[in-house]
Amino acid sequence: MKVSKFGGSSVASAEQIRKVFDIVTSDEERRIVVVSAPGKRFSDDVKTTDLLIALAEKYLQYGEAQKELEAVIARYRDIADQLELEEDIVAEIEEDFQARLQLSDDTERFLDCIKAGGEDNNAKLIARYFQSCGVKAEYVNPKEAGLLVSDEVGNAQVLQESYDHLYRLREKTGIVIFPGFFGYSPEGNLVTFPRGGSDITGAILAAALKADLYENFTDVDSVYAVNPNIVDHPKEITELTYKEMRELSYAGFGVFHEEALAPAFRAKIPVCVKNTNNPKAPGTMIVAKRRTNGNPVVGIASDNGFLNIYVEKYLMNREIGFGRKLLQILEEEGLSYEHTPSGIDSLNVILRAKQLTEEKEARLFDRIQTELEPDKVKIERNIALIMIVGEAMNKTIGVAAKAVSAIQNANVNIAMINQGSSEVSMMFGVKESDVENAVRSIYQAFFEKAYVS
Ligand SMILES: Nc1ncnc2c1ncn2[C@@H]1O[C@H](COP(=O)(O)OP(=O)(O)O)[C@@H](O)[C@H]1O
Ligand SMILES: N[C@@H](CC(=O)OP(=O)(O)O)C(=O)O
Repeated sequence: MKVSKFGGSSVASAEQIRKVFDIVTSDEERRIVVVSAPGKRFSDDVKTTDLLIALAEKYLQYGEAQKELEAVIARYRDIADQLELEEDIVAEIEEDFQARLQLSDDTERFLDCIKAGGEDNNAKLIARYFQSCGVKAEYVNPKEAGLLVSDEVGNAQVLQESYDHLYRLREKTGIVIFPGFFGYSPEGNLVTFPRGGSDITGAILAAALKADLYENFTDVDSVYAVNPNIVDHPKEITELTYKEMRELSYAGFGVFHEEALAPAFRAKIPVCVKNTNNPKAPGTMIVAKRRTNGNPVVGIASDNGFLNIYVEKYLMNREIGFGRKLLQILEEEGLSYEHTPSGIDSLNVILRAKQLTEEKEARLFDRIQTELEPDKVKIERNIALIMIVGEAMNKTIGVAAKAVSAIQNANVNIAMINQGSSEVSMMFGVKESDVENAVRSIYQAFFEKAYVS
């Protein structure tokens, strides 16, 4: 059995949904289909999830958002018309969103409820299309199926008991069309995964159902060695390990959600990233072990939006508990950190910048000054991280030197270097304005010139 997830771009229009139908029905192993909300049809288009966020925000502010609601319904109407579905499906979808809008009293949960409507209604619509083509298919709601998650609004995590519940989906005789992106807390509240979280739903179902393969259909032929929006026609990756993919996803490979790796990895389900627009292409396999091809680096990822807290104090190395006290301040301020590279007398803490409002930044700065009495504190924003990833890197001499010299060739200053303790990755901090040049140069060094270790 295969679990097949189709991302937003694969279900963005009637034309795309027809392709999904052909792919699913061409292989009888494809029995569980996870779908996203309609995504972008062209590069400047707006994803339905973003339309829904705008709808929820406007409704909360003004108590009405007719124009925004109409923009959402228009996406479904357009698809339903072109798939020649009966008009009642659009009325049903509109009614569903109207009902969701009535739940605005609980402002915290409201956004999750509206966002989830994107995938939920698309799953209903796609199930209807499969049925209209004479195929046995049914929409299954995550509550009915027992997809239980933690009650963290917009940031849910699957609960262990879900796996036993979801296994029962195996008993279904037709094709299951399952909405991605959300589950329910044990108390019955709807909670969404982080953005891009339909990948997580697919991985959970693949693990729970002990699938032979988890297929993740998107709009590119494979995972590439670098973001194709930075380098034209980058090298395709045919195979990579769960560990490598997790590091790359974490550091900016938007093609597959980093939190989708754990369920697949633990249940040892191989993952295949494939193209809905070119299903014959073999795609990229994500597996536990892979053959090495001589290049220690499998991919280069990068992401903007970090900040660096730099703290310097002479003889810091002698002061027991300095690091703990600094991290405790962050904990008390509700901040999570990503990395902590350090020197003898200095410590850097890298955070996702969006967590730190100006007010929080000022308070944090004050607390570090008064509680730790450092010689210097600096908070640098607009930091980008570049991650070079490959399981064979730790056995290869000269990878760091090669990367550093590539960054130097691009005339980019390195703000910080960190070798991941897993030794699968190496990270460089640079200014956001320099990141693309640095990435291009590193890509050239490892993928365009023959690799000499
Ligand atoms: N290294 C990479 N390899 C492939 N695609 C990447 C990579 N980095 C970023 N992407 C982007 O990820 C996109 C696919 O992910 P996403 O937009 O989430 O798709 P979907 O609509 O299927 O959920 C691609 O169109 C590509 O622009
Ligand atoms: N629709 C949600 C969840 C998701 O996974 O979407 P996509 O498959 O388009 O990345 C989002 O935009 O975040």
